[in-house]
Amino acid sequence: MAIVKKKKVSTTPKSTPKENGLKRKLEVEDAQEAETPKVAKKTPKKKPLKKQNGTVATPVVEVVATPSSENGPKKKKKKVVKKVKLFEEEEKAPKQKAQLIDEDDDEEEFNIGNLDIQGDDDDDDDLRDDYSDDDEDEDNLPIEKKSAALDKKKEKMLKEGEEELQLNIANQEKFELPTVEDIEAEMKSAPNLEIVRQRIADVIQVLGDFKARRDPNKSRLQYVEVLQKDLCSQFGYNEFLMAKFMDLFPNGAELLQFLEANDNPRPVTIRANSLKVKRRDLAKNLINRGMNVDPAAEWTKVGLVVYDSQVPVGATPEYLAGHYMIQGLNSLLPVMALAPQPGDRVLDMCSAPGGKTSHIASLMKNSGVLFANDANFDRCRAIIGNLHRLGVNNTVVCNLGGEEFGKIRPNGFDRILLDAPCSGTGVIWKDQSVKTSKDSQDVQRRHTMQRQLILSAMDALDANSPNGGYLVYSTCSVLVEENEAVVNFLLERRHCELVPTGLTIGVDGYTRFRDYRFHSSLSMTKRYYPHVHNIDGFFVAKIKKLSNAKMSKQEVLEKEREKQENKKKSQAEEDSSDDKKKPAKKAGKKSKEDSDSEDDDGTAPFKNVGSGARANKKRRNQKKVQAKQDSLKEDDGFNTVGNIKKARKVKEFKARVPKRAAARTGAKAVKNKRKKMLAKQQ
Ligand SMILES: C[S@@+](CC[C@H](N)C(=O)[O-])C[C@H]1O[C@@H](n2cnc3c(N)ncnc32)[C@H](O)[C@@H]1O
Repeated sequence: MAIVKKKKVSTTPKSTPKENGLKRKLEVEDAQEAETPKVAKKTPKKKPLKKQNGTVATPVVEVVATPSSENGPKKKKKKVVKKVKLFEEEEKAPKQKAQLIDEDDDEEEFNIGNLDIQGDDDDDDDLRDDYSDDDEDEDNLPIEKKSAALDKKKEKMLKEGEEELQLNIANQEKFELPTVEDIEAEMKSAPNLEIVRQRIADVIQVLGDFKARRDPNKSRLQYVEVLQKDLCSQFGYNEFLMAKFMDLFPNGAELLQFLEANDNPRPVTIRANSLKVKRRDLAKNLINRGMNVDPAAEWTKVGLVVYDSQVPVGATPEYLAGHYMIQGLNSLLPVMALAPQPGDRVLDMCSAPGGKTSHIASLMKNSGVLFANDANFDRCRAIIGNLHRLGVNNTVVCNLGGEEFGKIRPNGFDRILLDAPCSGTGVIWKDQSVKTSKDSQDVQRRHTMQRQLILSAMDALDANSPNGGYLVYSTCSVLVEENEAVVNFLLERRHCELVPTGLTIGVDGYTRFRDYRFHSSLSMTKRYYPHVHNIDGFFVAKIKKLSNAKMSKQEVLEKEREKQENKKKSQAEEDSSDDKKKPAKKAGKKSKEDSDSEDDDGTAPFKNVGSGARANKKRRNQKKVQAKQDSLKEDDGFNTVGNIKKARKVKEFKARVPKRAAARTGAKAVKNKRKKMLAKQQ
């Protein structure tokens, strides 16, 4: 029986697509209307850039393969078009494989340049075996035979997968958790990262299904502690920051994705400077210069992603002429939220090196007046350089502490951008020192400065501005303390409210996080994560000033009281819902500090780490103390535990020796007594 040749074959480019006679396809907005650029001419078809829910597209390269004369197909020479995803591992692999989809049944084994597209040998064998077994179906069409073979293969794979899963589960059951001391000893010598990596996976698996997989002698807390230590040694963080991230991503798989994203660079992106050039024209020019660019995302009209470039992105004639600014896509978001209008009075309070400032100026069409401030004098030079290069001429650069603006220019601006100095926990890939340099004091310091800056910014805004009165607060931090907590503080101190950012991507900000309880409108703020949006970790909030009048102390106190009441209420609600859950889940003992927690749904494996767990513990202790005190009050005389007597004694003493009487034994009282006695004697 003739063996039907595989139609679906894989390719393995050993060198760059260009060397292999392959061309990357470049899609530029409205490129059809435009003059066809050199590189684009060689591509037969144009397909739009793949986008995933508004996130930045993973670089996708369209490969046009032309079979070489030596190794080409015997019957027909055909152009084969395929998109190859450039994954890092694939690049490192000795042979890259890309699947070629060929609509032609005549296709045979062939080589294209360095591409090995003979397909997967195993797959071939499988198919041949399947065909040779299939005597009954001799009359079937080749396509039917192949379909049957594929069905069989799929069945086999499923079976193998199931067996492997069972094996994994069996292995998992054997996983033994080392003690924290063992881990610490292991870390003193050079730890075997492979073992650590495996243990991380094992612990995450156990925490994901704690009831079924745990060692009954080990608490959840013990698992979490081991995991935290292992993650620190695997990814190089200090324990403080790792605990913060574990709080932020209670799901183990997501935490790993986040940590891995922090070790990988984001795509290189640029912003077309609309003061000088249109994005379409810029893209054409850059393509002609040997840069491989594409529109960066659906939500921006000025961003371009640079896949690769034969020239340094920061040294092209277009760059020097100010046609673009090299900027992370995240930095476009706060400016889009601010939406500055031509003619506005705008302040960029922390502006250096001026990326967002120049974007603001371009939206203002170089009109109105823009103040670009930064507290660091040297960094102000960078603002000036960039503004000159980009052709911005409506801007005053100043070098002040942002805290001053509320006093020196009260109610003086229509819009203010506060892109605050922060811990940089959203851009760890740029500065790996963040992994070990941050501690609680550092975060507290930032938090304090951010609160001062945001109050000053709000005071500098004009609530009566005809089309403004908006403040946008942003940071490149993912920590709640630097984001929602700062904005919530502002809401409690000034007459203002959160408004929608108008941004179409991002996840909603927290309204509650561990011990924090924020105003419900905090859900209008937006968060961005590298592993979700493929941009830097970021936070954006837009706030409208409602009145230029400052809040009186009385109002502040009133708000504070309101906040405390809300907090108590939500705690009571949580407690009562906890109590309701307990019997339903047969929680039993809740001790070893929640460690044996049975309310385990696998979604919050790290809930015993950090402040939340401590707060729960504190609350439980408070409850215990309260219960004890209540029992003391109800003491019927049979309770003769020592501390009861002690408590009574104190009470009795207080009752027997009133304060005034006790005071009479003091030095002053004795002096007075003597005076009186002397007076009597005289
Ligand atoms: C996140 S960067 C700003 C980045 C800038 N917005 C951009 O997009 O190019 C924070 C800036 O705040 C400045 N800064 C720090 N403390 C400040 C303060 N108290 N007042 C004003 N600026 C401050 C720093 O010098 C730094 O340049």
